[in-house]
Amino acid sequence: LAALLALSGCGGSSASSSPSADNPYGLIESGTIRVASLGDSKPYTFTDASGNFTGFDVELFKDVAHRAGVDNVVFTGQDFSGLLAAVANGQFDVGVAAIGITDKRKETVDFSDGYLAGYLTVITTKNSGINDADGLNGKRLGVVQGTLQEAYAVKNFTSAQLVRFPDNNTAISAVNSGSVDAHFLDYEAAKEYQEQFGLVSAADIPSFDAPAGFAIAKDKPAFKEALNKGLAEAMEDGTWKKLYEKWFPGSPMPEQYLPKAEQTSSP
Ligand SMILES: NC(=O)CC[C@H](NC[C@@]1(O)OC[C@@H](O)[C@@H](O)[C@@H]1O)C(=O)O
Repeated sequence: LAALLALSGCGGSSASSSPSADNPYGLIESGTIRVASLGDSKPYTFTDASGNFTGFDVELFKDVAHRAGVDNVVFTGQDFSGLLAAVANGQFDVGVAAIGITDKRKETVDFSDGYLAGYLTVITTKNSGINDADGLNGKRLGVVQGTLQEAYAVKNFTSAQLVRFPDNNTAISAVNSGSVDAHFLDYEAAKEYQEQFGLVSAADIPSFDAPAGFAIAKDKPAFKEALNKGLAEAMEDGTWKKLYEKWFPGSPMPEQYLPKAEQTSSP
């Protein structure tokens, strides 16, 4: 009966599956990867006009999943604050959303190798008078709950009044309506919102010590290994570079993810 239930895909709750011979990656449903992602972090992960998930992280993950032998990849939008817990408790097989790898987060989930290192950016309206981090003193600063931006702001922007939002869209609406003075988000997403709403950048904080990785539940070594192998292949054959140029045109290209032959020998 259990086999029939498993085959029918309605094998009861979505408790995370443990790896087995016919499901080596321990997927909720063998042959399908269920991904928790975000709809409003363009160009990393976002939903296009037809509601399909796309962006750098989405396309890179689908390429890596293909190399791991899985082409049925289903994306679902989540609030960032609940995303890692949803992966840890087996509601999703993986989290893909420019998620920085940190020791704190490794208490909840495991991560693939890093695949993108960049900046955290404060954006604001043109006439806000906020031109750098010090300009945030006494101001209302938006952060998305659970992000590195929140953790960084709590520690470093102690004179700003933090306002927590579930996602970037609500935070940007608050900037545009004047209910917060600035928002703190990822560099490339900030660029998109600057173009869309005529906002300006006030500060770029490097986050190279927390490169983005694919978040998976712990104790899935075969899944983690397959993702890392696929990532390494995608970097070595230039797929990573092609996607980076497609989604982040004009941005400085971090060297560590390029084909070995294109990496200038480190000093
Ligand atoms: N999608 C989100 O809102 C994630 C926000 C935030 N991203 C940080 C980050 O992973 O973004 C991609 C790269 O720039 C990484 O260096 C950076 O730590 C975080 O992990 O908390």
